[in-house]
Amino acid sequence: MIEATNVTRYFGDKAAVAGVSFSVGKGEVLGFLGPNGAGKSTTMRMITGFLPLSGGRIAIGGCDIAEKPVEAKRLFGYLPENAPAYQDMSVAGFLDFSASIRGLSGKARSEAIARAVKLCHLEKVMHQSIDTLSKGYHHRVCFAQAILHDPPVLILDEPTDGLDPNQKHEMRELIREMGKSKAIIVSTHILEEVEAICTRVIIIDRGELVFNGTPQQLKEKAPHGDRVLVTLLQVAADDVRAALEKLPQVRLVETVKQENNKLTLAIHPSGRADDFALTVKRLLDERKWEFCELHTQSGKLDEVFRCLTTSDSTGRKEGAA
Ligand SMILES: Nc1ncnc2c1ncn2[C@@H]1O[C@H](COP(=O)(O)OP(=O)(O)OP(=O)(O)O)[C@@H](O)[C@H]1O
Repeated sequence: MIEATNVTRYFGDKAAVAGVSFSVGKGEVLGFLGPNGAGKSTTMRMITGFLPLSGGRIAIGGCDIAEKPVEAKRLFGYLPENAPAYQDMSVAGFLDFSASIRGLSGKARSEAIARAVKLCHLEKVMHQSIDTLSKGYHHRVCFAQAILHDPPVLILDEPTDGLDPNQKHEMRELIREMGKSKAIIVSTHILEEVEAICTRVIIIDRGELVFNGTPQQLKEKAPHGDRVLVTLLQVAADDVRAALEKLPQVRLVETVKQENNKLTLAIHPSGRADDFALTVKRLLDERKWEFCELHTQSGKLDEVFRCLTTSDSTGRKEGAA
């Protein structure tokens, strides 16, 4: 549904986005990540047709955003960062106005509003003026506005920014649910959000694509990867380490801590290690080595993010007014 090919944008002689290509299909929620100044907003603004491309092509549902902007814009709903809404309007009035701009009238308009209100749980605040809403409700009103015309594509810029944990949870549920039947791009800084809602993730750094894969593939790139941590009591450290190192799946055994007759080891398997903790436990049981803790620790997304991205942008928008 979204096809970005070699997308490039220069500001002066500086490439803010340099030859980025990716696609998003129906049923996918694509997490769009990158450090400050990496080029996320610039890319989002090009996808939504607010900023012309210096090079490359963006097509939404087959419509080129530069050649057929009206057709392409009909196919997506956009929730910008700090989404604006008319503050002095009531929620009902704002949604009615937004639906009319989308060209909806009569029964189609009332049905579209009812559907968006239901999905975003806005029933209670329909007659409240927008400037009196909590941030969470304000966000939901803007989200409802973005889905009024039931577009097959959603573009969401930091959709949970500033929401409290309950509101975040609700918004993520909504995105996950919609992701089953739509193509969604979510730009976010929050790595736990990627695990919670995204089926795929791309990372850009200094305008270039540095990762495109599933959240699991991203985690597998963590410098530590999955590992088993075990704390043993009153054991001879060298014997335990030697026995563990002989296990066929073991790549590395590290001593994390050794004090007061307690020894904590990190055991790194080679490749994926679904039953690896069980293999380690069997060995400890066989040797009758007592332990008080044994658990698997997954690779951490933030570790991979730090490894893949190196931007030290000041966030200054050079040349900007
Ligand atoms: N209008 C502009 N004029 C000049 N440079 C710009 C303009 N807009 C963005 N830039 C530059 O392009 C680069 C990418 O900026 P962009 O806002 O796309 O990053 P971002 O990944 O969205 O960052 P953040 O997470 O901080 O919002 C930055 O170096 C920025 O200074």
